[in-house]
Amino acid sequence: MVSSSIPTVDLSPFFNEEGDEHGKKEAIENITKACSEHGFFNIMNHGIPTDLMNKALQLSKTFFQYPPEEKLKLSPAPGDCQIPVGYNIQPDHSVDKNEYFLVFQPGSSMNVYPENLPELRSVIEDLYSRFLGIGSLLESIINDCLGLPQNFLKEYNNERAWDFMAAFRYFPATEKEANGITEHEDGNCITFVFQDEVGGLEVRKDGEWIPVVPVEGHIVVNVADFIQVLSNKKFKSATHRVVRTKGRSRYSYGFFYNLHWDKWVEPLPQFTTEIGEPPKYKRFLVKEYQKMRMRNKLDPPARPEDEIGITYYAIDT
Ligand SMILES: O=C(O)CCC(=O)C(=O)O
Ligand SMILES: [Fe+2]
Repeated sequence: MVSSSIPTVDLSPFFNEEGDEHGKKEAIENITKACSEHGFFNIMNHGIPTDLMNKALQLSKTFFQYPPEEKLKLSPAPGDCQIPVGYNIQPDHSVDKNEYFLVFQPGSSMNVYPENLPELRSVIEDLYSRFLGIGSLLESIINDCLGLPQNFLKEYNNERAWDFMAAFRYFPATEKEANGITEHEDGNCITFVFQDEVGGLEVRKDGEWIPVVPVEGHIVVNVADFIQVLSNKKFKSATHRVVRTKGRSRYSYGFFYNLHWDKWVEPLPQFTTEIGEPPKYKRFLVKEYQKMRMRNKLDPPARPEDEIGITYYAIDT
């Protein structure tokens, strides 16, 4: 039987000042299972106020309703830099049908914000700092789920400059066409998404598409490529997509907890030499991978299957 959504994990034990070791252990077990089976789970009681998330969705609606020429003022100049910061709309020939607004950490010189909507900036900056907290918490939980030495991931992933957050708007489906984001895996460490009530996010598990049913206040978490590589595929960077709904735009936000571009990534000895398993990936530099992925987005190949993903570094075993 196909389950109707992804598992949900209660994070309240990690915020309990009295200490709730039993609750933490249970959450760690649930997350370990979710990361190996679905690669996706919802978190509740994560400490980010629902009002703030709703406010961010509301403000992004206001922004995306601006006329195209207003939004395009916040687009990166063509050829200027290959980083799609600010406002971006998928090129006409892309199979993806969405527009998005991307920022790096507050204070980054790359960021641009609409001057006539100052609240968007303050709300995004507030959310961003909260997502940094949740990112670091989930990273430490995943560190424990994988049985790595204490603080291993924290010390390895010690530079926050390449995390980013994006507001998305998916256009309503047409009679002929409903693809919002074509199936893909995320090219970072851990992704966090909150979405409005429209739905459309789907995760592939055992060949079936499972809908990620929106629940107010929940945040969707998914393991992305770098965790899959480090764990030599013990944890899964699941394939997912967004399918558009007829008659309504869908709004969501994603926060992408990443690695610094100068880091090297390869399967850790704990999941290879120490247990007699061959590595499933070659060693690679984050920068090289990110540049290829960015090219996928800015100048999409004619055939979506030609987009470069983590299998580019896979070792045939
Ligand atoms: O909008 C969403 O729900 C997910 C977006 C997504 O998969 C991505 O940006 O990588
Ligand atoms: Fe994604």
